[in-house]
Amino acid sequence: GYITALRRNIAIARKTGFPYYVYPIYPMNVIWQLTSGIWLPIIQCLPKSWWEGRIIPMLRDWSYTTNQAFFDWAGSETVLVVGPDDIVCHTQSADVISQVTTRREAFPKDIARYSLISMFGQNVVTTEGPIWRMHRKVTASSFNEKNAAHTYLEAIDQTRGMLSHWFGGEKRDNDSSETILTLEHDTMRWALNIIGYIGFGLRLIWPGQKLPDDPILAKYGQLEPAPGYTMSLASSLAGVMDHIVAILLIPAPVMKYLPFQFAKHGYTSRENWQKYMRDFLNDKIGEVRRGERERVGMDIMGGLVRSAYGEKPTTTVKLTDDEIISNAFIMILAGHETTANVMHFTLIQLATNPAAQRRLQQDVDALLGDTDPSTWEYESHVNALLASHVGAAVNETMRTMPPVTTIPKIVSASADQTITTNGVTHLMPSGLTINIVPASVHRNPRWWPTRPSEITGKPTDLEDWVPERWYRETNRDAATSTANADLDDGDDYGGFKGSDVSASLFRPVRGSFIPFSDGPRSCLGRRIAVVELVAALPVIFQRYSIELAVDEWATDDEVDRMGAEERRRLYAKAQKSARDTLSAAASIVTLKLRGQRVPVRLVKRGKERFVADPEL
Ligand code: HEM
Repeated sequence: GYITALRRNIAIARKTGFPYYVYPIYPMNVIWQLTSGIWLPIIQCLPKSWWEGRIIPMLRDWSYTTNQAFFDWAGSETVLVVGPDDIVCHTQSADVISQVTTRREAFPKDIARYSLISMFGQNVVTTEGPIWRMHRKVTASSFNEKNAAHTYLEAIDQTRGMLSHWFGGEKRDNDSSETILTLEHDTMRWALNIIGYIGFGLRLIWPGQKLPDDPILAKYGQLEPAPGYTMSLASSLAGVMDHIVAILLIPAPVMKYLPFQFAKHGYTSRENWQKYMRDFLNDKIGEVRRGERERVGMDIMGGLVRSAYGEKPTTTVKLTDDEIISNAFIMILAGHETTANVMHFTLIQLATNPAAQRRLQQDVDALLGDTDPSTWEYESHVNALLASHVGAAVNETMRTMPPVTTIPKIVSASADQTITTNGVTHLMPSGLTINIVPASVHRNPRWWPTRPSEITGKPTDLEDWVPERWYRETNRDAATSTANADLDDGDDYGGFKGSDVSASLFRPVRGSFIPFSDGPRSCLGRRIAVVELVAALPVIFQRYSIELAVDEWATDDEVDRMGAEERRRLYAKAQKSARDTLSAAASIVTLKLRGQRVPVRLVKRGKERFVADPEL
């Protein structure tokens, strides 16, 4: 069996004409994943030439942590990894990616690999074919410019909530916040509060804020468990996300009685979350039956419920209650984890790169001056912000740290397909998995203008976070790539139609910048996400700067006594530590620091201890 399976997979790989490497066990195999800690050190005792390069796909999160190494070693932008139990074609070629993402029927999503996020039922992310079109139809209509404008205002409000949380409410007059150890958590709450309100009409609050008067809204928004619950809605969702793998793998009745803290917490979180969602569904069904009008904002749950329970259902096949809840879950999940990641990492990168932070502040000052954020308007500001250093910083975070690190597709079950790259046509056998690797193509020097790194001295700066890159010339060689051809099928899949990147910034070749994927299955929320981010950053940087905290190396008094040179040396330690922490990020559903953190402080502009120094 083993040999036959391996032979069959090798034969499939050979047909493609791309280089392929054979492994005794497929790297994603559960047995390997669980025991790799034992084998890797043994393998590494063997002569380096035997394993170097080849071992990369066997490492966790290799696509993020090893940059170009695997593709460089294999000498190809598209490489197959073959085991007896699986075979995957990994690609960081913009040519291949643009063809795969735009030809939806030839290369559907590999939905078998989405079990983690279909645990509550089928939804718009995890389905394919006509069922997906139904889910997409029901969910896409609220992703319009009117709601993007609502999002802009809500993001401004929530960012103010986050700032006053950091400054401890009335202590607001301090020049500096305390050291913030909870940046990941806080940016997560920030993004959850935005999608909660804009997507679902739920007013979630920051500690110290007032609950809404409406008792139904108060139930979902409060920081304490609502009556009949043991957790708040926000903490039950956080608990589900923290234990998502265990929840998926261990049946609920078993999990309930396992004598471990994680099992208890995971089980309780799931129970609370499902109860909140069922209650919310029933509230909405009541609203729809009473014929109440749509609420402001996207009202995603209302839309889902109306499609199934309204007088005129919007689809021929009705969504089940489980599917409604699952879509609500996925919208809340997709709608906040990813955006929170980008916010979290952009703040850390700005603290780590003071010159970029100062340039962003200059742009914010030029665009918005001293005006009160409550007067800012979507229509007048959003495009200018996207074209400024604010947009460049957000793009650069999504380039270097794409929240979604792998995008799995499969060659259609009905027929073999072909793909053309570098003038060669390759056969892609039916059923073959194609793994698009955003983190790699985003750093592929063929598609991006590069310079020697000022940080590491490496020949390219593509691993570095350099927002100025977005002002560079488009790479001539890349501009002539076939990836630029018009590949769209002309069908309307709803959602935002424009580009994610401002026309006045560097325009990456199609397929080379894919934080939101591309084509019909690209992110429905991409406009909402960038709008949130470019609304939030100016609220912070108009009045504040962000600095890496240096408590690990020096006390505040010691810093006060330090001269400029000594402060620079101290800050360099914090910068190195921040960069090391970021480069060790790992992905479970999305890219995160997983237990590590980068402490920072917010300081009033003019009161900086470090980042105002032009030498930094
Ligand atoms: C920076 C933030 C975001 C990033 C990087 C991101 C990334 C992505 C990616 C890569 C996909 C394709 C996944 C795949 O093929 O498996 C996707 C799909 C999706 N995203 Fe996002 N996303 C973000 C924000 C959002 C927001 C704010 C929402 C909703 C409010 C959202 C809703 C969705 C939905 C519904 C899909 C599935 C679309 C479909 O298959 O038809 N995303 N996102």
